[in-house]
Amino acid sequence: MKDDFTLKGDVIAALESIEDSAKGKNIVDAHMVEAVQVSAGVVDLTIIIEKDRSKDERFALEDKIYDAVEAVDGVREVKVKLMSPEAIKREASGEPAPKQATPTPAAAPPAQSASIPASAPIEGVGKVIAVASGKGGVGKSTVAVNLALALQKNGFRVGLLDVDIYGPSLPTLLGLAGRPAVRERRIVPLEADGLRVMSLGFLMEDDTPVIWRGPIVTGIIRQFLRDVDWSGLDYLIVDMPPGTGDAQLALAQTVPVDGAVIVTTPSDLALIDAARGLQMFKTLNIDVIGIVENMSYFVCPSCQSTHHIFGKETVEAEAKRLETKLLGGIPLDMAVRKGGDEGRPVVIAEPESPVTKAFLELAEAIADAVPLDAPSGDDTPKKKGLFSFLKS
Ligand SMILES: Nc1ncnc2c1ncn2[C@@H]1O[C@H](COP(=O)(O)OP(=O)(O)OP(=O)(O)O)[C@@H](O)[C@H]1O
Repeated sequence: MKDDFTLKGDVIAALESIEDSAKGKNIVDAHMVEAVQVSAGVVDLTIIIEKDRSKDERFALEDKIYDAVEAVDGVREVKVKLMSPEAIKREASGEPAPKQATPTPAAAPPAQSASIPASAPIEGVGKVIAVASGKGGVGKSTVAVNLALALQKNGFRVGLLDVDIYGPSLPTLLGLAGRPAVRERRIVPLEADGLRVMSLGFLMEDDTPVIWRGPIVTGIIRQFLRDVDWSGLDYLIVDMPPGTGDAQLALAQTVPVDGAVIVTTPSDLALIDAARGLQMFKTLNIDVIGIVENMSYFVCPSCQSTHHIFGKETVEAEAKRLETKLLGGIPLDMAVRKGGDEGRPVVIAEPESPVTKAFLELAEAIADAVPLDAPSGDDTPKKKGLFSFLKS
């Protein structure tokens, strides 16, 4: 293994290969490298970049730095901090930073919502609903798919966008494969059971998990929201990655989100993370419609008795404590798992089953909480309960 000193030399040599087009020099010669710290393969870089450079320029520079330094033999991890000359001076003099710092979703104080730029709605889409979870593996994607299908079953036009960058699972859950076409410079979503679907999974070469850096995540999500042809939808359901991070922030910055649904199981661990997720959406100024309790209970197929495997009434109590609603409970049911594995969601595969009924009720609660706007020209706002109206 290389010692820190040798590695530092190699890192600086790699930085010398990066050209800053505005200055016409490499970034070392252009005095843009403020600090290089190396410790046991972890490289911490502070790069100076003027405030007036565009976001795209910053992202491009950051990407080039990551690519070059990550390729250096012996580097395990790279952290890049871009700072303006003013911020460097301020830091050196010990002055506090001015108030509107870049928001960090996990720990951002409520006041930061003011620094999120205004976002424009997606043309042709009625409402955007994020399906999120604090913790992985609680059934968020399964709920997103079946919820979308349940909304559709009740007459709405629905799209499903998978931005789960850590493990896009919608292609598997829906049995969908293929590359989306591009028509008139717009990406055309694939279709499954009448849903329009877009997923990062359609664009990945294999199943290798990819660690995407913040700016890349933001870029992908923006493209999926802006460059995909979603026109003519009532609801766009967005399957978020678990946790609190760049994807949530990117979504909030790109389009107005009409509501977020948090999926959890009744276990204490999942609930702690669900509360964190809920808090993050509040920080991002996104209305949390409520919580979905997945794997809520299990009905024994032979004796028909109900078992609350992960706990009983815990989610309802937590929803109350967090001042939100329990939107519904989905039972733990083998048909749900089987449907997911086989690419035939339970709402389609077993339309009369109790679990499908639970998804239809959930869809009703969500459509009631986020009703569509009245068509333009009609001034009377649609009342809550539109779902019941469509069903009647
Ligand atoms: N109500 C349910 N009954 C039975 N199995 C379920 C239920 N909900 C989800 N599952 C199963 O649990 C597993 C995890 O579900 P899913 O992939 O939807 O979770 P997730 O929260 O989206 O995970 P990730 O962290 O990967 O995003 C899948 O095998 C799925 O079929």
